[in-house]
Amino acid sequence: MENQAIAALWQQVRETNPLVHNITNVVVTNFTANGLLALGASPVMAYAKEEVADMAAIAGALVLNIGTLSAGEVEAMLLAGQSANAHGVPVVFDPVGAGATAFRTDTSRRLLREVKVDVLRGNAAEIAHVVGESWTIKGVDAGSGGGDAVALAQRAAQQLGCIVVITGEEDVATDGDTTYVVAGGHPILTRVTGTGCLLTSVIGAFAAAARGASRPLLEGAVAALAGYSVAAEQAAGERPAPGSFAVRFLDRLAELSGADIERGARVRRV
Ligand SMILES: Nc1ncnc2c1ncn2[C@@H]1O[C@H](COP(=O)(O)OP(=O)(O)O)[C@@H](O)[C@H]1O
Ligand SMILES: Cc1ncsc1CCOP(=O)(O)O
Ligand SMILES: [Mg+2]
Repeated sequence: MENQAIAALWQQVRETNPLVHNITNVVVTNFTANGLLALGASPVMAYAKEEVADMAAIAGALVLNIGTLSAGEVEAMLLAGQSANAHGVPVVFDPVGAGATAFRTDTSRRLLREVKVDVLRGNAAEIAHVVGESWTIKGVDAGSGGGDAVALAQRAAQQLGCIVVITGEEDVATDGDTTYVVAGGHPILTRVTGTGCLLTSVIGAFAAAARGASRPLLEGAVAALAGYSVAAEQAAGERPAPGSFAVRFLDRLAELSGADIERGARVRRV
C-alpha cells in the first residue's frame, strides 16, 4: 500500500467526519472521544440496552471494547453488534484482557460467534487467547517472549473469518490472505493507558470511511495504523514523558498532514 493512498484515506476521514459508536471501557472513554475528535471523526458513547441498537444503526462504525465489561454491558454489545450487522455498519472489536480471566475470554468468543465482527484488534496475547493459543499476559498487557505475531494474526484471521490487527513494536494487519506490517510508533505509547483502545476506535473511523468509498477494510486498518504511528513518533520527540506525550499526541492526530504521512509511514507487505 502506497503512502499516498494512506494520506488520502486520512484526508477522507477528516472530510467525511464519520460517526463512531463506541461501547468502551471506563478507563479510556474521555481519551477515546478526544482522540476521535482530534482525528476528524465524531465519537458517541452509548451503552444502555434501550438505545444501543438505534445508535449502532445510524453510526458509520461500531466499536466494541470489553476493557471493564459487566454482564449488562455484554448484553448491550450483542444488541448493538446485531443491529450494526443488520444495517451494514462495520464492527470493530477490542478483546481487552482476553486470557486474563475466563469471563473476558468467554465473552470475546461469544461476541465473535454472535456478531459478525469485521476487524479484531488487540495485542498478541489477547488475540492468541481468543483463538485458544498461549501467550503470556499481565492484566490488559501482552507479555514479551511470545511467538510470531504475523503467523498468529494470519491463523486468527483464517479461523475467525475477519481482519485481524495485532499491535506491538510492529503492527500486523491481515485478512488471512494479504498481510501488512506497519513499523514505527514509539514505546512511550505503552506508558499511556488507552492508546491501544483509541487505536481500535480510530480503526473504526477508517472502517466507516472505507464503507462510504467501498474501499477494502484492510486498507483502512493499515492506513489507521500507519498514520497513528507517525503521529506518535512526532509527539514523542526527543525526551518523551507520559503526560505531555498524551497531550501532544492528540495535537499531532489533529495536525498530521498528508506530507507527514507520505514521508513517515512505514508499511510493507509480507
Ligand atoms: N515497543 C513499541 N514500540 C513502538 N510502538 C509500540 C510498542 N508497543 C506498542 N506500540 C504501539 O502502541 C499502540 C498500542 O499498542 P499495544 O500496546 O499493543 O496495545 P494495548 O495497549 O491494547 O496492549 C500501537 O499503536 C502500537 O503500535
Ligand atoms: C488499564 C485498563 N484496565 C481495564 S481497561 C484498561 C485500559 C486498557 O487500555 P489499553 O489496552 O489501550 O492500554
Ligand atoms: Mg488494549
